[in-house]
Amino acid sequence: MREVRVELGEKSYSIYIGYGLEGELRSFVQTASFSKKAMVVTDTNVGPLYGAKIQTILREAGLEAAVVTVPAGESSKSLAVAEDLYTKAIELGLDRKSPIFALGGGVVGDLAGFIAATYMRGVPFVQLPTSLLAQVDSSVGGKVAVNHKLGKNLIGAFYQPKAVFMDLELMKTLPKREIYTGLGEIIKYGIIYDREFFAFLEQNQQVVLDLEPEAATHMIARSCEIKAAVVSQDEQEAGLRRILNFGHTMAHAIEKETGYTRYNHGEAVAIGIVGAADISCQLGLIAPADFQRVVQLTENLHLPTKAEGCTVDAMYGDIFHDKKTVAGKVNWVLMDSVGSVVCRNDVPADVVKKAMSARIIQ
Ligand SMILES: NC(=O)c1ccc[n+]([C@@H]2O[C@H](COP(=O)([O-])OP(=O)(O)OC[C@H]3O[C@@H](n4cnc5c(N)ncnc54)[C@H](O)[C@@H]3O)[C@@H](O)[C@H]2O)c1
Ligand SMILES: O=C(O)C(=O)C[C@@H](O)[C@H](O)[C@H](O)COP(=O)(O)O
Ligand SMILES: [Zn+2]
Repeated sequence: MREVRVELGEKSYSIYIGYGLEGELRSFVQTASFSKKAMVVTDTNVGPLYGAKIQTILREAGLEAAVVTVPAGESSKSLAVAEDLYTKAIELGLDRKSPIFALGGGVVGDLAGFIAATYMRGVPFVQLPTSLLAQVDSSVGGKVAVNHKLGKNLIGAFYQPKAVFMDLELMKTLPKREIYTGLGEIIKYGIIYDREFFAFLEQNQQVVLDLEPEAATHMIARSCEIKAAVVSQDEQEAGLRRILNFGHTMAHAIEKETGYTRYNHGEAVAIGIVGAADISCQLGLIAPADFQRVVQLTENLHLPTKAEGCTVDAMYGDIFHDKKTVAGKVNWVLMDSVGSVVCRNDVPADVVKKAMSARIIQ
């Protein structure tokens, strides 16, 4: 079992990474000062697989936990579904010390975290991430949100979990496409922070795609270490944390333009990563050979590099709703080598549009 710490003073917490974490979860709950009643939020795919097992572990640890299921998919990250969960929490009699557990992928994590942050102005929150993407990214760092019809994650908060339990056993039921999706965010960490990690992904493609235990443990732990290091320095994205948003300016536009259904988040991020690398190359920040490395790794990890169903004009309009856009200027996170990024808010429109055009299937 590996443990990674997110250091945030009184809000610090541990991420536990390993195969089979029932004992760790039980001991954590037994020593936490929670009320007896709890809610486990899950989705229609994960609930039937793992809901009863988690409920049993929590019961053994002294909690009376109700499992509440939302429809699987991005559409559950909405104020309408959030309202149903508030109703459920009230009906269950949850109080200020009642923990909310997120058992699922990033959709469930972002949604349940948003409920935990706002129900009674904040109740304890525990992440039990079950997708690769949720284990390497969304369950760590405290960004919780729902979507608005005008844009992704526009209603949310920074609200840290009390602990994160990443059981790699759960990856065994994850569809292949969701493994590739998680790899979209994993490539990001190599590009923004760690060129050796990027090279590891290049050199170990098959064991990476197969989630072979040693490779999977390394990928998940290294991703969490990088995310924890960034978040510990800049919890609320005043500066440094923007690097975790590499590739997301175009990704969020693609998700919105395709109705949040055509592409998974990690697939849209993969396309956005290639787009941001293209802008970096056009501006002379990286060499064409580095741009090619990014394209090649993305393709080799079975991720898309172009989107269908989008237009340059619509995508260009969307980027002005990006949370990194301030006073009408888009803060682009761009590469200046493999392993390091810079922020630029003066990228000419023609450069952006050229990069967008290259990412669209006409
Ligand atoms: N808060 C953050 O920092 C952050 C970071 C990255 C992404 N996100 C958000 O996360 C969401 C994407 O997360 P995701 O890719 O996990 O999507 P998801 O939650 O929709 O999960 C993907 C699919 O896999 C299924 N699934 C999950 N675990 C499974 C398992 N163990 N076995 C079988 N099926 C399983 C789910 O039911 C779903 O159908 C997006 O909304 C994105 O915006 C948030
Ligand atoms: O943790 C962060 O910070 C991130 O930006 C991680 C992203 O992978 C994630 O998709 C996040 O939800 C995007 O946040 P947003 O602020 O751009 O909505
Ligand atoms: Zn993301």
